[in-house]
Amino acid sequence: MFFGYMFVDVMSPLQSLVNTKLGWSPEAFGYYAGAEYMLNVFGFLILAGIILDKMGVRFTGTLSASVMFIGACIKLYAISSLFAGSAFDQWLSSWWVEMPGSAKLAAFGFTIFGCGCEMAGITVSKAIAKWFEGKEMALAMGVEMAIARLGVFAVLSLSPRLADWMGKNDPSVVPPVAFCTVLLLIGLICYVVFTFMDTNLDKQLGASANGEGEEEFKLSDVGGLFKSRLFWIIALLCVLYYSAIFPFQRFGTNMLQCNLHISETQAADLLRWFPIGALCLTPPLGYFLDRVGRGATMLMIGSLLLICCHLIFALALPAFPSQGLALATIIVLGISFSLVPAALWPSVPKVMDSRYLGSAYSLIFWVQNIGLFGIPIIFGAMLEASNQGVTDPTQYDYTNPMLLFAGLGIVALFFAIWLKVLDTRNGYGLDKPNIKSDNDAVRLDGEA
Ligand SMILES: C[C@H](NC(=O)[C@@H](N)CCCCN)C(=O)O
Repeated sequence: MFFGYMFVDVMSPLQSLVNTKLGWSPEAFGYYAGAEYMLNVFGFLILAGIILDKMGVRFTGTLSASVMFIGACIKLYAISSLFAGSAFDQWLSSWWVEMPGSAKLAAFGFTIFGCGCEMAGITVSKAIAKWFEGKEMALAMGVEMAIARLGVFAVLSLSPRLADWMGKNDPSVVPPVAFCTVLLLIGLICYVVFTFMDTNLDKQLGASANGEGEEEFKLSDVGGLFKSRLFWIIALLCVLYYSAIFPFQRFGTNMLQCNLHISETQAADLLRWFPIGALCLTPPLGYFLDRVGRGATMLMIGSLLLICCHLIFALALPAFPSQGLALATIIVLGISFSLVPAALWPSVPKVMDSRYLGSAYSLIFWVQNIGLFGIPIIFGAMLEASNQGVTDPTQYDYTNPMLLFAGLGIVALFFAIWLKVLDTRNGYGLDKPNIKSDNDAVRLDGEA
C-alpha cells in the first residue's frame, strides 16, 4: 500500500509541469485524475470482492499488485518520449482533442492501476478485520493507513525533486513516474515472497492451503446490503468525505501555488504536512478507539473540521495569502483525515456480519469510487470555467472549486450526525470500544 499510494499521487505535485510539458489542461488533468476509479465504478470492484472472497488474500494480493504494475507501465509509456509523436499518439490525439493522446493513454494506464490498487485496498481491509477481530483492529487499520499516508508524504517530497533530475532548466515528469513504477515492481516481488512464506507457515501449522476462502461471497448479500439504511449512511458518508480529501490531495499543490504565489516544490512541501498529520494521528486514534470507543463522535468532529478547512482554503487564503495560515489549515485537515478513516473502517465489521464483510468493503469502496471518479472531473471543469482566458497555470482562482469540497463536507456531516443519532437510538456500538468479548452491537442482519 505504501508504494501504491506513492504511485497514486506521483503526478499530483506536477500539475503545472504536466500542463506546460505535456499540454494537459486542468480539465484533462481532472479526467486523468478521475480515471483511476473508472473501471471500478463500472463494476470491477464488485468483481474484485467476489475474487477476494472466492480466491483468498494470497491470490488476490498477488493479482492486485500485478495489475497495479501493468497499469503503471502503461502510464509511464504514455508520458515518455517513446510515445510522444508516435503514430499511436497522433491517432489518440486526433479525436476528443481537448484530451491530448498522452493524457488519454496515461488515464487508461491509471484506470488499470486503479483496479489493482482498490482490489489491494479491500484485500488488506478484509485481512486485517479477520486477523484482528475482537483485538486491536482499529490500531492495525490505523497503522496500515499511516504507512499509506507515509507514501503520500514521501512522494509529495520526492516527486518535484525527481522531476528536476536532469536540472532545473529541463524538468520532466518521467523520472518520478519511472521511480514509482520500479517501486511497484519491488512491492509485487515482496508480496510474492510473502505468499510463499505464508503457504509454508500454513503447511507447518497443518492448516489447509485453501483455508482462507471460507467466507463465500453470495450475490444475495449484495441485495441485502443495498436494502440496508445503515449501509447507505456509511457508504454515503464515506463517498462524500473522501471526495473532498483525495481529489484535494491531487489539486492541492496547484491551489497553494496559485494562492500563495510560491513554486511547485514549495507548495508540495506545504501540502505534504497533510498526510503527515494523518500518519502521526491515525494509529493513536485507532488505539483510543479500540480501548475507549467514540467512533461515531469522531466521524462528526472529522467532518466538521473538513468543512472549516475547505472554507478557509476557498475564502480566507485568497484574501490573506499567508503560508502560516495555509500550514495551520493543512495540519487541521490532517487531523480530520485521521479522525474519519480511523473511525470509519473499523466501524464496518461492528455493524455488518462477518459473512458480509468482503462484499461490504467492496461495495463501500465501490460507492466511494463513484465520487472519487466524478468529483475530480467536476472540480477540473469548475476550475476551467472559473478561469476562462487564464493561460498561466500558476494564476488560477480556486474559490469556486474549493467551495465544492466544503459543500461535500457539509453533506458528510449530516450523514455523520444521522449515524450518531441511529447509534444512540439503536445501540450499534459505534461509540463503544472494539476490544470487547461480548459485544452487544446490533449487526445488519439484526437491523429491522
Ligand atoms: C483505507 C482508505 N482507502 C480508500 O478509501 C480507498 N478506497 C481509496 C484509496 C485512494 C487511493 N487510491 C484510506 O486510504 O483511508
